[in-house]
Amino acid sequence: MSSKKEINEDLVNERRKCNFNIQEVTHIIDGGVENTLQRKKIEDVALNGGASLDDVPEECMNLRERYENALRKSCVYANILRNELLEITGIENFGTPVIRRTGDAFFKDISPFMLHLGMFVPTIMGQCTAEQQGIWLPKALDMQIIGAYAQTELGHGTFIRGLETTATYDPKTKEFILYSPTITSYKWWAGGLGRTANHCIVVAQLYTQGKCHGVHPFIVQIRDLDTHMPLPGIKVGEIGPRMGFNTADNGFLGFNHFRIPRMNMMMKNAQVLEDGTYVKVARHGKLTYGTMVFVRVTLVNEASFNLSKAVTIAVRYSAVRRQSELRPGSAEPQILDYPTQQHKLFICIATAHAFQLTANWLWHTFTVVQAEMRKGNIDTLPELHALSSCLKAVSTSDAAACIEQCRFACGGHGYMMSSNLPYLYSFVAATRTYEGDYTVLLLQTARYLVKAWEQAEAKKIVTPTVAYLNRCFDTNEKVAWTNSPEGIIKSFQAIAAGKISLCVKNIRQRIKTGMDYEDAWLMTTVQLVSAAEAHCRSMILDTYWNEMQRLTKTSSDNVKMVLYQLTTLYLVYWALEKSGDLLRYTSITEGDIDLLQKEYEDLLVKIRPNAVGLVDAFDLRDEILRSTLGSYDGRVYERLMEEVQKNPLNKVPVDPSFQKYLKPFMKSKI
Ligand SMILES: CCCCCCCCCCCCCCCCCCC/C=C/C(=O)SCCNC(=O)CCNC(=O)[C@H](O)C(C)(C)COP(=O)(O)OP(=O)(O)OC[C@H]1O[C@@H](n2cnc3c(N)ncnc32)[C@H](O)[C@@H]1OP(=O)(O)O
Ligand SMILES: Cc1cc2nc3c(=O)[nH]c(=O)nc-3n(C[C@H](O)[C@H](O)[C@H](O)COP(=O)(O)OP(=O)(O)OC[C@H]3O[C@@H](n4cnc5c(N)ncnc54)[C@H](O)[C@@H]3O)c2cc1C
Repeated sequence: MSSKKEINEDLVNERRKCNFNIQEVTHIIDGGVENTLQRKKIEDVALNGGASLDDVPEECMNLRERYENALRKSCVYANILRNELLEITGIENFGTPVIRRTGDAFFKDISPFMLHLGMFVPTIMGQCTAEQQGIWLPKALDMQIIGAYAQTELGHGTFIRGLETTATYDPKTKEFILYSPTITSYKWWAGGLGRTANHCIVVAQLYTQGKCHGVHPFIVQIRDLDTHMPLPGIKVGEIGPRMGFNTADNGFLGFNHFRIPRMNMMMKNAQVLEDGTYVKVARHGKLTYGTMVFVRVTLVNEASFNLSKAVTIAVRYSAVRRQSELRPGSAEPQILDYPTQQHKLFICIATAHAFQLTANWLWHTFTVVQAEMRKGNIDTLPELHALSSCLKAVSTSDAAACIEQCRFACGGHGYMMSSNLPYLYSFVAATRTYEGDYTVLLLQTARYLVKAWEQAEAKKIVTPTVAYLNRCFDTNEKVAWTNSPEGIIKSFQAIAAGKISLCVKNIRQRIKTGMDYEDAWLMTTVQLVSAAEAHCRSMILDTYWNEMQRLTKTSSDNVKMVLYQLTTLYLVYWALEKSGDLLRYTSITEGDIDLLQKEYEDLLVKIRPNAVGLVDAFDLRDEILRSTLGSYDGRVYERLMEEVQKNPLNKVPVDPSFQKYLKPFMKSKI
């Protein structure tokens, strides 16, 4: 066991073994040297006071204490944010992922301000007119008002058109009347709504001049700004303990004929004039869903970041942990030396890279589409919706699975809250559901793919992300298998094309048997989800491979080599995972699959000496990792012991409940 200041010897050796320049890889992950410098500057400012650390671990507090503590820290952090960090990032970049990531040094669970910054402010930016932004945005950015995003109801989350809350325009008073007509119409789940927010965005069915115009967003004050009491006509509270997000005060909200001024309707995409006339401004009916698209795009980044945390913890721990003996009497190996452990972990490093590069590419696509829309061109929105839907679904789902694998890799200690792995898992598991459930979003992408297939069939040129359909369309034969990165990507495109083609065929056959289109679609949804997933995987593989090639063009040889090994590992891993599909849609043989397996195992051996270097390259400060198992110095056992001292149960040698229950119980007769 090392002394307090020392770095664990095994980690020292691992770092000595590493044969590439770690900083170079950090710059690639950050998207350039400038970004690394900016990130470090933000971290230095934000974490300067070390205000993040709790005397008692969050998990040892009761619900109320946890909330109060999270709110205390949120105020500390928000002060740093508005007083110092905004100056560094500029107001237009206040939502930078670095700020969000730095926040993790303060919160193991989640800040009650997260939804204010993550959805309330972006919705004002995206759904308000310039005049409305002038009113709300400065107050929101300065946090004079704190908001939530209340869309989901007790009865409906996925099906937004089915929401029941109504906003009925009254031209006499020039107000909207908000009403919750049923128990299922109560808003449910909104983060920050239960205890913290005094305002929220409410998505409601708009009625004017006796007609319903569908769901629209409204900005609503729900609490008095001085007393914080709910305003008359508002029923609001916390929904109760959940698997994670326990400090986010997710809330419920009901309206009893609650009135708001006409101008509180967010009017960028549609307006209600003073006399009650409804005017549609937007050229696309789904622009009111804009905040969700934005958050889906950012969630791919979240998936990568949280996974990079989990795998840093698990790889460092695996270098420190020794277990079993390979031969009788031999020294216990580091568990990282077991190929099965490498199999669990190296794919997680590669996945974090794949998602980071895909997230950067998606963000770029998002900004291009936004710029086009500002010019009045909405043609690229459907493709962005299809892309962001499937990438959000697959990245959050894979990240959750990988984080759970990191926990498995840490054995019993991984189950400790102090490892931070359970927190990471519960956070990312929620991302698979919120902002659009996994299956539901893949089915959105499937709609797009089926249409694209029909276009390809009609010999029309399809959009770039589905361009492979034009190429694959005429191929009746299986695609020729070649074992190369490009060959694997091409094969995945063939799988996606084959699956989409089959879906279209099955829908048409079902219609021929007398089904209507909706039923034929419904009966094909299992295959449609699989087709959308295949399409998404082909895109991630393609993006990861091509972006890594581009980004390492000027890198040193060893960096090129290790990143090539990692990218190849990812491609080969997925080829093996989907070998059934490859056998069906390409000319791959059993012998080829054996070769792939061998190549995969060889790659594990090659990557092994650089494993700790690769996770060090994520450059995650200990304050952000917040893990007894994953700190840079590898003092795993000391930290676990230190954490025990902080446990309130250990404050007294005999628990008072002994006298109360245990002693009388032991003395009682059977
Ligand atoms: C001190 C503080 C420290 C912290 C520091 C923080 C700093 C920075 C912050 C950054 C934070 C980043 C992280 C963010 C974390 C945020 C946490 C979020 C918590 C969760 C929030 C929520 O969950 S909010 C609620 C989300 N709800 C959903 O997502 C619902 C899902 N359902 C839907 O989206 C839709 O109902 C639907 C798409 C499934 C169906 O809609 P609808 O029935 O209307 O459509 P159709 O199926 O009929 O389709 C019609 C047609 O429209 C197309 N379409 C659908 N949606 C869109 C769209 N969005 N855009 C474009 N087009 C769309 C669809 O494809 C169809 O097209 P066709 O051509 O007809 O096929
Ligand atoms: C931690 C957390 C935070 C959240 N924060 C917010 C927030 O701040 N604001 C807010 O408004 N909401 C929030 N939500 C709500 C969230 O957006 C919804 O829970 C989510 O969109 C899923 O909707 P649902 O709960 O209605 O699930 P359901 O739609 O009821 O899904 C249940 C099951 O039915 C399936 N299903 C549903 N529809 C279909 C379909 N058409 N085809 C096939 N299968 C289908 C789904 O795949 C799923 O398996 C939050 C949720 C969580 C968990």
